[in-house]
Amino acid sequence: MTRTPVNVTVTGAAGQIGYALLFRIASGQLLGQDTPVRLKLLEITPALKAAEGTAMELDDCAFPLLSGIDISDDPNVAFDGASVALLVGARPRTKGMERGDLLEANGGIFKPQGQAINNHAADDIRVLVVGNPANTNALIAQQHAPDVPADRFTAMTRLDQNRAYSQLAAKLGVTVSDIRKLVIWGNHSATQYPSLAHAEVNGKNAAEAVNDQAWLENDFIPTVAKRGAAIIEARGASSAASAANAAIDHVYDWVNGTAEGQWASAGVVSDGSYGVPEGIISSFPVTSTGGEYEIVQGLDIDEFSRGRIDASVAELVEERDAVKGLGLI
Ligand SMILES: NC(=O)C1=CN([C@@H]2O[C@H](COP(=O)(O)OP(=O)(O)OC[C@H]3O[C@@H](n4cnc5c(N)ncnc54)[C@H](O)[C@@H]3O)[C@@H](O)[C@H]2O)C=CC1
Ligand SMILES: O=C([O-])CC(=O)C(=O)O
Repeated sequence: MTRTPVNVTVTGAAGQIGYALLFRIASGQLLGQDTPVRLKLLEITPALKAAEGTAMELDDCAFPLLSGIDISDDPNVAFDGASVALLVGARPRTKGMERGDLLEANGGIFKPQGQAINNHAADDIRVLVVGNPANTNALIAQQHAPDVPADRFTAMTRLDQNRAYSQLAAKLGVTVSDIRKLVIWGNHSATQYPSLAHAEVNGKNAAEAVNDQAWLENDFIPTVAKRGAAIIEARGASSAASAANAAIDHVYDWVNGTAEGQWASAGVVSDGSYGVPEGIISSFPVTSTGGEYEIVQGLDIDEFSRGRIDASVAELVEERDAVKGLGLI
């Protein structure tokens, strides 16, 4: 192994997703088994000690691919030389907080992080925003990084996609590896649209294989869209290991390419495809080759899908207008 280590920045490193994510990155699952990594952890000052504890455990794993760990509470330091940035740390909604308050609090996090990425990250920086509201936080960061190509900023809807795979496999009594091209459109929120329209199960159209519109509308879509809340209800804490797993899937596919015949789902900057307003960060079916996610083009959108996509995109437009109104972009 002769390659120079790749700098990977993780924000919110002392949180629960951070704890599920860092060990997998250090073991080589993010970038591949021939790529050494240097971890750069960003936390708020009061959580630095906890981040140091996690770093001690990372040391104790003696991962051959882990070339070092830096910890900082300064975004300018944490993003310095970063080629991959996983923006996990965010301000959760607390009691009595309005949507506008949440967007404003997160603007205070993602604006300076976007600026720090702009000024200090490596030229090949790729950013995945996990922290909620993920699509709009990604938009805020992207808008404050004018020197970075816009398509390097993405938001995570891969967990939603993985949840959809699992639900469809259970319904049809197949395994997830029998399924392809099952994707999420729109926002990482309850308005998201998990679509069977182009999905295939053992080579056949998934919607036809299911042949049950009532299940699709009343069961599948709400189960996938509200899975985050169901996990919180069951576990008393939001999804962490599955979120970390999806972040690994998202970046691995981005860097190494999606498998032949497979589509991923990712929140990417819209180029106006499928009537999604340009500049919005919305989930689309994507493929990756040569380290770039591209929106799958030329799909027929049926009437039901059109309505669902439009509704979720309308929510994204509202969020964009709200952060614009707050002077965050
Ligand atoms: N996109 C998706 O599919 C999913 C997104 N999420 C979101 O991911 C985020 C993180 O979740 P958890 O790890 O469970 O939360 P957590 O509360 O356990 O950890 C968040 C960490 O972020 C840190 N943090 C806060 N502000 C920061 C800043 N300015 N810079 C660096 N670090 C900062 C906190 O100190 C804390 O350690 C939440 O916003 C959650 O809603 C969670 C699951 C799925
Ligand atoms: O719902 C939440 O708070 C966490 C989340 O985004 C998810 O699990 O999809």
